[in-house]
Amino acid sequence: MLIRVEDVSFRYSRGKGYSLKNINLKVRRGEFLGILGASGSGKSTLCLTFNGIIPHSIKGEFKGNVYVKGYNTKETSVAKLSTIVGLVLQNPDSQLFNMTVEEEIAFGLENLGLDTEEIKRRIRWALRITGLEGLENEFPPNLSGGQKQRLAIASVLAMRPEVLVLDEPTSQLDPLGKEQVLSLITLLNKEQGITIILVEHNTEYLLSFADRIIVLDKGEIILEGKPKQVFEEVDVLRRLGIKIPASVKIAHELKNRGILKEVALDEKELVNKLKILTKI
Ligand SMILES: Nc1ncnc2c1ncn2[C@@H]1O[C@H](COP(=O)(O)OP(=O)(O)OP(=O)(O)O)[C@@H](O)[C@H]1O
Repeated sequence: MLIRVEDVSFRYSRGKGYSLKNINLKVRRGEFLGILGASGSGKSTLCLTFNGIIPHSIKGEFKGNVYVKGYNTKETSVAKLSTIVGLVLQNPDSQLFNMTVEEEIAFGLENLGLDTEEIKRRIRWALRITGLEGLENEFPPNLSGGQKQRLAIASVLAMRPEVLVLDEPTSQLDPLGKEQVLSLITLLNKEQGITIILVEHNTEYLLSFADRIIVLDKGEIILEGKPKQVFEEVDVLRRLGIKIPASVKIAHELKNRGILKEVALDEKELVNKLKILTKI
């Protein structure tokens, strides 16, 4: 097990109550875990426990344990944990500080004690995998939103983490930027085998690509399972204001009208069921 969260509760120093309550969670190597929940449900707080920012840099009352590859995060530095767990935040502008794309990617590597050849290799790899080749000398603020977020991902990837935790990485991007970043995340998981933990409001995407989804409500995990199982709980998701994918809505409507016997949850399955039904 790559990450184990055991009975974790957390209250910010200035928090009114607990932002996380008795969280238990295991993340397998290579898994793609989606996190859903209404605003304020604790998604970002949970993400910050995976690389030790909570409890090391953000103080509060922390109970329970998080283990990353067996390291207890309470006893391991954020610097060490960051070589295993890479964190990408919502706003790419807050993560880019350097004068060129290449310097941005090199920045985190310089403290790892790597030789120059290895640094160059990693930079080339990160540029290629994120589709930023040719932009090495660009000034990061001049990039498009999608390119900036891919650069933020490239600089984290260059550290060669085993897990990438992404907290709403597409929420500030235009439709093209969103698509570029989501395709990159799929590629990193399916082709590079990187474990992904993703907070994302695009439920269609999670339904297609996540292996498992957890839903947070007021700091607690209230639903957990394969995407299909989680999206069966339409009423719970609606109550939390979580967007129901179109295929799920259509399938439920067809079931309510007696046209389908059971709900099909993704588009492919829905189309197949309708094909059989209409004998197309
Ligand atoms: N620095 C802080 N100090 C005190 N309370 C905080 C702090 N950061 C977050 N909280 C509180 O913790 C709870 C969980 O917040 P968190 O940001 O983790 O939720 P979220 O699900 O990520 O929300 P969003 O989707 O809006 O980002 C909220 O009640 C929030 O007000």
